[in-house]
Amino acid sequence: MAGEHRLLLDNAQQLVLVCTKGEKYLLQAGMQDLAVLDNASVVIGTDGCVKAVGHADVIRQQFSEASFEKIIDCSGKCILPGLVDAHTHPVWAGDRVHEFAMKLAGASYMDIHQAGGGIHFTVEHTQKASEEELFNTFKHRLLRMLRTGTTLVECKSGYGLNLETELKMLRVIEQARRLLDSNISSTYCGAHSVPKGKNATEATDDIISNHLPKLKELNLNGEIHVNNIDVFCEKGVFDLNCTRRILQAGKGIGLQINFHGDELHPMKSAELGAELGAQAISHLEEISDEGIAAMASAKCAAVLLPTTAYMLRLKQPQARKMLKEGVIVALGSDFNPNAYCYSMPMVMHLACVNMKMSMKEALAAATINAAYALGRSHIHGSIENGKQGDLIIINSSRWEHLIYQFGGHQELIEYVIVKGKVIYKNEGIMGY
Ligand SMILES: N=CN[C@@H](CCC(=O)O)C(=O)O
Ligand SMILES: [Zn+2]
Repeated sequence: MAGEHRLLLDNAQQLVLVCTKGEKYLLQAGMQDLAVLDNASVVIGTDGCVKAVGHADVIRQQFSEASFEKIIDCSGKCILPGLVDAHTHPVWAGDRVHEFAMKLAGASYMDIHQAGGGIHFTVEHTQKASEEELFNTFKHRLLRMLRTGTTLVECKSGYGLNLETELKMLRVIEQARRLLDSNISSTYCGAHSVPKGKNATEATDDIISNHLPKLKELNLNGEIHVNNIDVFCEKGVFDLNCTRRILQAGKGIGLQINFHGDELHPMKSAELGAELGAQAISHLEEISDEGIAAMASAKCAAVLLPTTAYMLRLKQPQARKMLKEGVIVALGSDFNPNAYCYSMPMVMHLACVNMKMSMKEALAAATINAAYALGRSHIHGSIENGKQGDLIIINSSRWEHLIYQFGGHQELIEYVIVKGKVIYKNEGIMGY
């Protein structure tokens, strides 16, 4: 094939496609049967999309007349799709390292929250911070995520609670969407906590009457691009009725439902999400059997967050039962001041060890299924013709090392590529 192309990744030891038939998600059987090619190459076109994948000799022959802006010799290395982080809270100010010490000394998440710390602490600092300060710290966090292989990330507001600060956070997310290479799915999470001076019903009324109409206006005129609506559905935060009202109103202005449910207490959030047509529900440590069945039949993704259960010493979400019963299982880092981890390789490792997922299941959950949770699996989450050319190259001859080497991704990930452009190259230690 003649012509100019952006990138040739030549002769990888393993090329992990994840899927090959345009699947929008993988269930348990598909996850266990992940598509991997040996001695394979990928071509990315000048539009940033995948033009061809296949065995290295076939691609060489097919593109013998072609020219490439860049060629990377991937001999002895593995290529994987860019990782997808389906749940983060990355825009905030204020340091909560002291709360980690409190938790280690025995305080629970809700003890700290009810004493005015936790989300309240971050809200206070985020309300005071300038848009520029928030953008600069957010940018730094996104770049660190890119270096760990995350090329598509869900980013929530939710440390503003009042309209002014929620919009400030959403503008910061929008600025990053326009200026940086990370692909972003933006989530309005104004119902992350009940603001001081209001009860949950008053906060719900305010969101429905004031926040959502403004969001609709700004989305329509293109000032911001918000994709999802989120609520922290939890005992002592927003109950099932308030959650239902907010999510329905969000859906009414065209947002995908993607919310926090059944984390610390069984709330029947899963049943509610399935009923409302939610795209995804996160956490689910306390999901009921009925909730699992409802999510499976509604094709509502379960975004499991191994860092939270680990940090807060919660019971682990029932990943195995969900997989067995046909739920679409995805993963997220839950990066936030409570769970300070933005590394999806570490998240996958925790999912394998603590939630008993296999490495193939964990990778599918952190690629195609996480992309599905964000409604983006037609563009992201696998290496297939026509999809965006977002990939990582690791310096190992077996892809599983990305999960197996706990914390080793810093050295293993050699390249991160977005739309066929090298965004990060690990140059190693100076002089070696
Ligand atoms: N559970 C609610 N929200 C976050 C925690 C946010 C915070 O503590 O700042 C979570 O997903 O874990
Ligand atoms: Zn969260």
